[in-house]
Amino acid sequence: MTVSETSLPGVRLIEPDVYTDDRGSFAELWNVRDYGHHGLDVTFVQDNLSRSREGVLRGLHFQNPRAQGKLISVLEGAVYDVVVDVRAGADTFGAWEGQVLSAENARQLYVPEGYAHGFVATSGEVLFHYKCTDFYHPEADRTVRWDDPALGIDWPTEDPILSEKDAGAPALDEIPREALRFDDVR
Ligand SMILES: Cc1cn([C@H]2C[C@H](O)[C@@H](COP(=O)(O)OP(=O)(O)O[C@H]3O[C@H](C)C(=O)[C@H](O)[C@H]3O)O2)c(=O)[nH]c1=O
Repeated sequence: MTVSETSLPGVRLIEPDVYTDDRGSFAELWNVRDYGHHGLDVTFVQDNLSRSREGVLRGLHFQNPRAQGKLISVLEGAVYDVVVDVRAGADTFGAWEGQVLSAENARQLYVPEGYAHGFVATSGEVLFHYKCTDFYHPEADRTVRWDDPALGIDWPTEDPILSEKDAGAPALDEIPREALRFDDVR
């Protein structure tokens, strides 16, 4: 496996070893020993799986308090995955990183606590799996507008399919400062 840093601190792109033969392929999606050797010494407590049709955009979401780190894998289809640094005071506050993740390229993304996250399904039906370092706390669930002009995210779509919650999300500069302080992040 290879693990590479990105432009955002702690956000890592992972390329697991994929073993192919005439039956198909095999890959390990999580291994506490090997991922730990690459600095991903984290404990996951919840796995999520969402299914999205092409054009669906989910995000941008984060939890605070009870911020979640996420290990993302795309099991079917392809997405453009976006992470935004929402840690007040961070040098890269408001900076974003986009990655194409697909069943084909088998790439994973690790998103630490303190980042907003979202993706748009770009090809066919998408099965999106992610492991989380804390439980879902709906009262701590927060959203940032996917098309916040101040973020300038270069999404591959201009007219995504959104949930009501995401369609009404605030811009980053409309979110109270205290909601962007991640004091409980270990
Ligand atoms: C996130 C979550 C949701 N739910 C329930 C709550 C709703 O009844 C239903 C759909 O929730 P929501 O519309 O928030 O799902 P997504 O839009 O896929 O949210 C996710 O989208 C982006 C990509 C993320 O990175 C977040 O982890 C997560 O917020 O599932 C749960 O029961 N447990 C959970 O952990």
